[in-house]
Amino acid sequence: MNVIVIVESCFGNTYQVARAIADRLHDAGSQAELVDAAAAPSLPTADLILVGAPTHNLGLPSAATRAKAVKKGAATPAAGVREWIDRAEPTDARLFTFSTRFDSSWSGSAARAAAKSLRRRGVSAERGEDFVVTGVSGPLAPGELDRARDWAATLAP
Ligand SMILES: Cc1cc2nc3c(=O)[nH]c(=O)nc-3n(C[C@H](O)[C@H](O)[C@H](O)COP(=O)(O)O)c2cc1C
Repeated sequence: MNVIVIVESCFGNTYQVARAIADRLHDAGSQAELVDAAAAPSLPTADLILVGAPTHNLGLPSAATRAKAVKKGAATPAAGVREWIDRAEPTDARLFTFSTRFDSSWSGSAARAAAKSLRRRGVSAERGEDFVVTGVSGPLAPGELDRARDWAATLAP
């Protein structure tokens, strides 16, 4: 199976999750490529597309929230998943979103926002998992990388 994992990350936590997912899929025999959202193709050649972003202001990062992240010490790209979705083309591939966020009832979810925006564009997408960070710059909560690997195993059994 050909898999592309498209990721945006300000402090590296979502990237770590994406890396764990890609490695697990690779171990299961898939061709798994990890690409930054800013450089991702609009129509990836893949059987499975996974799209991950950090949750900002309850949803997907924007230019304004990325600028806030930079003020908190992030090395942040100029474009990310929101901009990729703006140019994403409908695909026959299965597509799942994922995110990182706080473990709180008010957190919102970039995974939920991304799936909704994709569907609004006519790209079929399913909301995948949210992975928990314990602070704005991380780290991930204990066990979250294992949970990411376990989730990946369900996507390409
Ligand atoms: C500007 C800004 C807004 C944020 N808003 C939220 C939020 O609404 N809900 C939430 O759970 N986390 C929020 N966070 C925390 C992020 O989810 C956290 O920084 C992210 O998961 C870390 O992932 P990364 O290392 O890939 O950037 C926010 C962080 C920043 C910088």
